[in-house]
Order: sequence, then structure tokens, then C-alpha cells
Amino acid sequence: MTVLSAKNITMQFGGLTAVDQFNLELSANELVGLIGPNGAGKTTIFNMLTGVYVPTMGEIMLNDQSIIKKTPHEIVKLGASRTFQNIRLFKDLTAVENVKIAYHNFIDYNMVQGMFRTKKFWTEEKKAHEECMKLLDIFDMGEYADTLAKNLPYGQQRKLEIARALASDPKVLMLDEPAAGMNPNETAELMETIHFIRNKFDITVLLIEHDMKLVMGICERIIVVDYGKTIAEGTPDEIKNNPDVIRAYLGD
Ligand SMILES: Nc1ncnc2c1ncn2[C@@H]1O[C@H](COP(=O)(O)OP(=O)(O)OP(=O)(O)O)[C@@H](O)[C@H]1O
Repeated sequence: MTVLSAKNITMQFGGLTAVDQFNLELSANELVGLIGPNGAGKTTIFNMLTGVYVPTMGEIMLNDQSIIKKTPHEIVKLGASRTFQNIRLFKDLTAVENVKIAYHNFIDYNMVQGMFRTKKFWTEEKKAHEECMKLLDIFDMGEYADTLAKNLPYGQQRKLEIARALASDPKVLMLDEPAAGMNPNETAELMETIHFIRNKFDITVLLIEHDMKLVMGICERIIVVDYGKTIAEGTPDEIKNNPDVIRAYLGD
């Protein structure tokens, strides 16, 4: 079953075509890598899929519903969440508060209940706290729950971003270079965790990553873009030996 699809999406910035008629079909529970050299258009594709940019042309469907012109917030509510290449946490909130903000989008009480601190409010608050702590525990971050985001080590901040993206209960999770700046051990551990959460939450994961080896290790399918176009698509083995991919990465 297709959960997210893009048809001929194109993004032009003035005279520059950053993404040119890109197509995508993500099935339920797939773990797919989106790779390509610097400036290939990967982040622009993510920005279109998540409502940050409205494509110049093309259609995007999330669970059979068009999400063209929907806001990023609406798209999160419809089931697709993401992380950013540059960490975007609320630096002066604690780890668990960061996760709770995303979780609260889905919480079942209204403003009046919140203002007057009704019993339902407290019941839901307790549940929110427990669910958010469970998410932190998945990333081995329980001990950092009350640490301000800005005081977390860098690798933990990256993990917290993913935990926060999961708190909105997505069907599709898009990760923009989740291991950027991590050391090899942290990276290996994160890749295992991404595999684990895909299975545990039964979600589809689309992952941008620079490190080819790393993507090859966990993705079942890889899409390679260069100059805004798909130049190859296939299993890690197919991609590894594709002459167009080798040329794009190594140059002529
Ligand atoms: N807001 C923008 N305005 C103008 N040009 C842009 C904008 N965003 C991206 N571009 C250009 O679009 C092209 C694709 O950029 P994009 O950031 O999507 O590539 P990328 O594959 O994510 O690169 P990297 O791996 O370096 O992050 C680049 O030429 C970039 O300079």
C-alpha cells in the first residue's frame, strides 16, 4: 500500500530548477534512502513533501489525500513528520518538554480543561508524560529527561529530534541527515535504532544521508538524485554498482 507519493514534483528558485519532475512512491513500512551529492536537491524534496515549500508543479499524496498547499503543521497532523539537517529543538526546554510539545498536538483535552486544570487535564498530562518518557527510553535518553536541550551532548540532541518527531504518531517519518556530526559509534547505534523504530511503530522511513555506506547498511531501497533528477533507484547492491551513481559521486 502506498502511503506517500509524489508525481512530477518540481521546484524552481528563480532561474534554478532545484528539483525537476521528481517521482516517489513509499509503501507502508519501507525504509528508503534518498542520497545524492551536495546540492542535488534532497532537502528541497523533503521541504516539498513536508509543506515547507509549495512545488512549482506536481502532486503529492499522503494516504490518498493531496497535501499540496497544506501547511507543515497540517501535514504533521495528517501523519508525516520530519527532522531537520540543522537541529531545531527548543533549546531552553528540557528533553521531555521538547517531546511533549509534539505530543500535545494529539492530546485529548480542550483549552478550557487546560485552563481550569480539570481531572481530565491531569489524567491526560500524566499519560503524556509517561508516553514521552517511553519515547526517550527507546533512545536511551531517560536519564536526560530533565536536562535542558541546549545542555545535551550533540548526539543526544539529534536523537531527541527523532523522539520528538515520533511523538506526533506519524505514519511516515522523514529524517534529514540524522547522523550528521555523529561519531562512527553513535552513527552505528543510531542506524540500529532507526531500524528498530521502523518495526516497533510500523512506520515508513525516508532518510537523507550523505554517508553511502551507512545508507547501504539499513535501507531496503535507495533513490539517488543528482541535479534535481532521479538518476538511479534500487536495492543497495544495485545502487553500489550503478555506473551513473559512481559517476555522480566521484565525478568523471
Ligand atoms: N531557498 C532556496 N533558494 C534558492 N536556491 C535554493 C534554495 N534552497 C535550495 N536551493 C538550491 O537548490 C539546489 C538543491 O539544494 P538542496 O539543499 O535541496 O540540495 P541537497 O541535496 O539537500 O544538498 P546538501 O546535501 O548539500 O544538503 C542547490 O543548488 C541549492 O543551492
